[in-house]
Amino acid sequence: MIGCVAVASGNINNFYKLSIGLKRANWQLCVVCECNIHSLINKSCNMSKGVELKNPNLARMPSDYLYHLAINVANTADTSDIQRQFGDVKVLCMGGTPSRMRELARYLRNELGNSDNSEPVDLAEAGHRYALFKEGPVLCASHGVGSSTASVVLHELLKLLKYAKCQDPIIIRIGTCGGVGVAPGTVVVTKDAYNGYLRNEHEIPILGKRVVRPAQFPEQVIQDILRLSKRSDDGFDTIMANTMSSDCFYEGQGRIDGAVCDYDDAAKMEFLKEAHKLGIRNIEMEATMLSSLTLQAGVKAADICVTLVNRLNGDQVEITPETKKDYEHRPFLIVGRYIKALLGK
Ligand SMILES: O=P(O)(O)O[C@@H]1C[C@H](O)[C@@H](CO)O1
Ligand SMILES: O=c1cc[nH]c(=O)[nH]1
Repeated sequence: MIGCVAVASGNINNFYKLSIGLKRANWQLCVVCECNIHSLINKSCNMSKGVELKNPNLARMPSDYLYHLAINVANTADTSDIQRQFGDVKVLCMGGTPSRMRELARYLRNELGNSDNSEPVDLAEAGHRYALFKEGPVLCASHGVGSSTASVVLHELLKLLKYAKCQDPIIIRIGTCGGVGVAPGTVVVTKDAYNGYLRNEHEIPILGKRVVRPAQFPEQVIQDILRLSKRSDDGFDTIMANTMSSDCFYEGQGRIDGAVCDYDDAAKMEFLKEAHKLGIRNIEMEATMLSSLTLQAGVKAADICVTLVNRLNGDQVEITPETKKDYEHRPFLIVGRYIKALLGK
C-alpha cells in the first residue's frame, strides 16, 4: 500500500528511500499524510529520544570496548559510570583534526560561559587514534580524513551516546571543503550528499555485497542553522546546498594535480559542471557516510563546511595560513550559535 503511493508518484528514488525508512520505524501514518522524504527524515528525528541503535547483537554483549577511543563499557547492563561522564551530552561535534577540535572545545567553553582556563583534556588519548574533548554538554571529536576513518569513530561514538543514555543528541560535522562555483570562505550546510558517482546515496561493500543507503540530512536542522546566520552580521555567506563526498582528495575530486591522473582539464570541468547542475556547491570526504550512518542510527546530524577554494578556478589550496584560520573559524561561529540556541543560552 505504502509502496504504491511512492510508485504512483513516479519517483522510484523516493520509493527506495521510503522502503529503507520503513524498516527503521513505524512510519505508516507519516507516509499516508505526506510522501516527502525530507519531512520523513525530520519526523523520524522528532520521534526518537534516547539513541536506539538497530544492532540486536549489542544487547547480547556483556561489555563493549570502544577500541579506537580506548573507552571501556565494562558492564552494558549497568552503564551508570558512562552515564555520569557522558549522559548530559546534547551535541557531538566532529571535524578532521585533533587541533581544530581542541580549538573548538576552547571556543565553545567561552561561548557557553564557562570561565575554566585549563587545557581541554583529550578523553581518547590512550587510543592514540582520535581526540575527544568534552565541554559541558558538547563533545568535540576528531575523525581523520575521509569516510573510512570517520566511520570507525562514528560507530564508537554512537555506541557511547547510547550507553550514556543521551537524550536526542545531534551530531554536527564542522569541516573544510572545496567549493563548486561559490566564493572561497562560503559556508555550506549540506542538504543531500552525493557520492563520487554523482549519486545521492552512500555505497559500501558489506559481506561482499554492494549496499546502498540514503544520504540526506534533516531539513529542519538545516533551516534552524541557516536562520541563525546572516551575511550582514557575519561578513560571509552561509548557504544550504548539496555536497559531493569522495573517497580520495585527488582523483576522487577530479583534481588534475594528484600523483597520477589519466583525464584532462576539459573532462574535469565537465564533471564539476555536471555536479554544479545537481545543486552541488562543495566537495569533501565524509558527508555521504555521516548522513547515511546517522540516518540508520536515527540520530539527527548536520554537515557545516567552509570552502577553501573554488574548484571551477583551480585545484590547489593556496590560501595563507591566516586566511585558513579565519575560514576554519567560520563554522565555529555558526555551530556555536546553533548550540547556544539549542541549549537555550
Ligand atoms: O574536517 P576536515 O576539514 O578535515 O574535512 C575535509 C575533508 C577531508 O577529511 C579533508 C581533506 O583535506 O578535509
Ligand atoms: O578541495 C577540498 C578542500 C578541502 N577538503 C576537501 O575534501 N576538498
